[in-house]
Amino acid sequence: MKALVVGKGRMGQLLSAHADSFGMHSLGCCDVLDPALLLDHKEEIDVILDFSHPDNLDWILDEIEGTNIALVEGTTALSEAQKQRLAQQAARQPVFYSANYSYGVAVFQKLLKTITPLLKDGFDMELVETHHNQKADAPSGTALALLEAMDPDGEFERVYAREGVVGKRGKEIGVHALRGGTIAGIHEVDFFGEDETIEIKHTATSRMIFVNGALKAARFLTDQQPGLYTMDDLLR
Ligand SMILES: NC(=O)C1=CN([C@@H]2O[C@H](COP(=O)(O)OP(=O)(O)OC[C@H]3O[C@@H](n4cnc5c(N)ncnc54)[C@H](OP(=O)(O)O)[C@@H]3O)[C@@H](O)[C@H]2O)C=CC1
Ligand SMILES: O=C(O)C1=N[C@H](C(=O)O)C[C@H](O)C1
Repeated sequence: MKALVVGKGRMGQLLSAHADSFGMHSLGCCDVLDPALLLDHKEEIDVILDFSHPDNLDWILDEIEGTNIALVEGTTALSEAQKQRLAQQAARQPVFYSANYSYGVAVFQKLLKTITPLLKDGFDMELVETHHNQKADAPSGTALALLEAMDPDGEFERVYAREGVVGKRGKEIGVHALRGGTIAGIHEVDFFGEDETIEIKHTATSRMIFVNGALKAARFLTDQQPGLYTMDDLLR
């Protein structure tokens, strides 16, 4: 099974280096500014893993149109139009999308879907995410996915950080992004009630949890029909 990685950064290099431990041969890393690997090897690529920048996605989707190449998409801060295009492409070839390929975060998301309906009326909800000082986007893609799990119908206003005389808390979910050092990713959701607090926190101590999850998703796609797959499909 031959894989091509889009993105030559922290994730791209790790994915390419560890592909063989999932029975894949990596052809290497490329991007829209250096497209030779994709253009030269299109006939032999089974799967593309994209962990780069939203500016690469339209190019990737144009190039895989009409081929049998599966796509594992991991880049965050995609536009709504790009997410729709991913879903459309999934009608023609297998596509996997997740803002976070860690198993623990997939379980965290499921847990929030279960407990938020029980807490949302009596508890104030706040979300804090922390990442390394090189991260380009805020809030993180994971934070946005956790918000979606907590409040799929947009019942609560999203309040991004607070400053000034903001007044009493309303029907809102506060969202806060901390940046510093080499933190691989921390996501915490707090439910503040009267005289009690529930805190749920996931800490990534290494990027390998994302790498292993994404490579597992790539291997999973090889046996799949066209469709849009998510981490729910990998939960045991
Ligand atoms: N789904 C998941 O589980 C995870 C997702 N991610 C996401 O993966 C993505 C990459 O993360 P990471 O590897 O840490 O980032 P890096 O900054 O290390 O790498 C980003 C890559 O994208 C390229 N790039 C940057 N800007 C552009 C642009 N405008 N057009 C084309 N290419 C560009 C960079 O090239 P150059 O260096 O030349 O600028 C580099 O190759 C992010 O969106 C991140 O949020 C990260 C971890 C886990
Ligand atoms: O950029 C990162 O580093 C990460 N990005 C993803 C996100 O935006 O949620 C996943 C993980 O938290 C690391």
